Amino acid sequence: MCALSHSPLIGFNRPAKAVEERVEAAFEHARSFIAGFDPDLVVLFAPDHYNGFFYDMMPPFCIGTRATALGDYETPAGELSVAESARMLAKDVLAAGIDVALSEKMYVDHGFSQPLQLLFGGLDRVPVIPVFINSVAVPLCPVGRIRQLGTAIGHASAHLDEQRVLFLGSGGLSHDPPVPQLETATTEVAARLIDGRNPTPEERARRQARVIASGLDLAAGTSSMQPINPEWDQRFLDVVSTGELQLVDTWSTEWFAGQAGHSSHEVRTWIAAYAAMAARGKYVMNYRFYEPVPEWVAGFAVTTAVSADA
Ligand SMILES: O=C(O)/C=C/c1cccc(O)c1O
Ligand SMILES: [Fe+2]
Repeated sequence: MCALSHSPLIGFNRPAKAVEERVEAAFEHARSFIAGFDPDLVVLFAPDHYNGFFYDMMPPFCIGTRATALGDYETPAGELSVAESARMLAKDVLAAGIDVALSEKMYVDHGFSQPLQLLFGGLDRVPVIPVFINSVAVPLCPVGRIRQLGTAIGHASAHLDEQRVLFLGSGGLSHDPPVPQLETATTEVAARLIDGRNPTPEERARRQARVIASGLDLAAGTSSMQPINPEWDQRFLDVVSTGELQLVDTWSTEWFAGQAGHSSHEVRTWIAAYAAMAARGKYVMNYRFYEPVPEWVAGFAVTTAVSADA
């Protein structure tokens, strides 16, 4: 498996050259690790940021049987190559008692498209089962439920025809980008959180400019956003590295936001991916990269793991 952060600010805000080189080396490790595994299926766990999922119908998690990337922040737009087996996986996960939503017309944003572009060179280069995990629109389900979702998906993946399944998590770690909260939003912003599909190019440009500026402010030390929390990030990486995933069951939604920013819930995608991996047997994390990158508003991590008996 591979789990990595995403940030739509990559390519827009430039951290120091040495930082960019270290992150690129981590991406290169992930690319060669994945190429060496040569997956015939990728189960991609990722969030959305009020681009594909809104409060008019906000599931805790959703498996896409068809999915289209919207192309925000100049990420690729277009159809993902969703595997036929997505439907079979959803059926098994439901039978396991996890009430996952299903979408035959799922829209996804940079959370999904950036890892596909960075690791595979495009949206349609590998068969994928996209699994949306709500990581922004509170109230969120208990994080232990996400571990159960990942476990069910891991077990179900063993019954698919595909033999080399890569679990891929996208998001985190600690970060608090200016993503609005419904509880504190103005009427106009709340309307966008409820059903803000198809923003005008001007609306999307304004949002993009605001987030780009927030990264520059964070890097300059002039931001009011919650700072990146490297200590919290390293402790999280320790938990997924040791495989003691049941520890997450005691973590409350409020604890995440207080410690590591509202968008730190994106690590739910990591928890699901690692739980899926653990469901297939003991694993060993064989690569761990971490670097706080304020310009990108992210405690930025890249990890890979293999079966212990690989
Ligand atoms: O939704 C946005 O416009 C920005 C999202 C963002 C910014 C920084 C780090 C991330 O993980 C994001 O998703
Ligand atoms: Fe994100």
